[in-house]
Amino acid sequence: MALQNDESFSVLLDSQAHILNHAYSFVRSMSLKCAIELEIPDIINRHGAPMSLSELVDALPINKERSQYVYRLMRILVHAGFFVIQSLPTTKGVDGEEREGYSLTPSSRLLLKDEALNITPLFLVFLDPIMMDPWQNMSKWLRNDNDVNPFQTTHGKMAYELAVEDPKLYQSINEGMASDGRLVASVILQHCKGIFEGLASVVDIGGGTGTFAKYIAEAFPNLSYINFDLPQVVKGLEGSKNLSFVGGDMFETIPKTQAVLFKWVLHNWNDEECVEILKRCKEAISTKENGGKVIIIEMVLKDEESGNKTLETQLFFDMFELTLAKGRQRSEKDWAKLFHDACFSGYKIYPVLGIRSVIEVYP
Ligand SMILES: C[S@@+](CC[C@H](N)C(=O)[O-])C[C@H]1O[C@@H](n2cnc3c(N)ncnc32)[C@H](O)[C@@H]1O
Ligand SMILES: O=c1cc(-c2ccc(O)cc2)oc2c(O)c(O)ccc12
Repeated sequence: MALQNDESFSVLLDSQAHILNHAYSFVRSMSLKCAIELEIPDIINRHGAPMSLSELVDALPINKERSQYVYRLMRILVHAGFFVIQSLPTTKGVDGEEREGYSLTPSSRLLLKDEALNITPLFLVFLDPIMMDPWQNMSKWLRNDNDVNPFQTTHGKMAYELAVEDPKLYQSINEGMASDGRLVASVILQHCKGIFEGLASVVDIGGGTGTFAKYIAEAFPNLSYINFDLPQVVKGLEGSKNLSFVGGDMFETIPKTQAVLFKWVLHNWNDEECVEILKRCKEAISTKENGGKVIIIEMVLKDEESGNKTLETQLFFDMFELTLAKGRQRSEKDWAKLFHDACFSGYKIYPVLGIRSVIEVYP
C-alpha cells in the first residue's frame, strides 16, 4: 500500500482501526457475560434509581481491592447500549459526591432474573466454552475432509450427541431454548395469534422440552397440540388436556395433523434434508381438512448491504449453524426453492419476530 497523501494515510489508519475493532469484537459479549455473572442488571434494578459507581461497587460480590475496574467494565457496557448514565437526584449534587448513576436500558431489562421474557439462559449457552471452542477450529475444519462441522473437529462428536452425555450442558441448552420459546410465544400471541386461529391440531416437530408448546396450547384450549421430538428428549415430560409429548424421528414418521410447526429446527439441516422433512410434512397434513399448513419460525435473510444490524445478526447465526450443525440461514429465494422442491403450492412470510419471521407454507 503506497502512502502518498493524507487520504491514503487516513485509509491506512481506518483500516487498522477496522481490523482491531474486529479482533476485539468479542469484548462486548464477554463483558456482558461478566456483568450477568455478577448480577449487575439485577443489582441496578433492585436499587430502583440511577445507581452511582460507588453504590454499585459496594453492592457487588467482588474483591473490593478490584473496585477500580468496575468503572471500566461499565464504560464499555454503556457504550454497547446495555446501561445509560443518568443524573442522580439533586440531594447527591454536593461537592465530592457523585452526580451520575447507571440505569438499565430495554436490552439489559431483558436480562433481569425476574423479567418474564428474560433471555439470559440463551445468551449464556451461546457463550459456553463448549460452543465457543469450535470457532477456533473453523479453518482447520475447512482444510480437513473428515468432520461434519468445526464442533465435531473440536469435540469429536456432533453437538446433540455431546449434549445428551453432559447433563449440565443439556440443562443449559434446554433453559436457553425455553427462554426463547417464552419470548417468541408471547410475541406471537400478542401480534399474530391468527396463525393458530381455526386450527384443530398442530404437531410441533423438534419442539424440545415444550415451553413454546405450553404457551400456545394454553392460549388455544381447543387446539390439540403435539410436541414431537426425539424419544430421549420428551421422555418423562408431562402434557396437559390438549398438549401431549410424542417421541419419534421426523425422518421416519410425522403424526397426521392439520398443521405442522417448526421453530428453530430447519436451520439445523441442509437443503436435501429439509426437502425430505417437508415432503413428510406434506404427507402428514394432506389427508386432513382444509387449512392444512406448515408453520416455520426461522430467519429469512435480509438482502440489504452490510451495515444493517439485523442482517449482521442473521449472518452471525448463519456462521453459528456452520460451526455447530449442518444447516444454514436462508433467504426468501432459498426458502421458496425448498418449498417448491418439496411440492408445496405457495407460502407467505410474516416478518413479525425481529430477526426471525413466521412463514406459512401451503400444500
Ligand atoms: C434447536 S432445537 C429447537 C427446539 C425448539 N423447537 C425451540 O425452538 O426451542 C432442535 C430440536 O430438534 C430436535 N431434533 C433433532 N433431530 C430430530 C429428529 N430426527 N426428529 C425430531 N426432532 C429432532 C432436537 O432434539 C431439538 O430439540
Ligand atoms: O443455543 C443453542 C445451543 C445448541 C447446542 C449447543 C451445544 C450442544 O452440544 C448442542 C446444541 O444448539 C442450538 C441450536 O441447534 C439452535 O438451532 C439454536 C440454538 C442452539
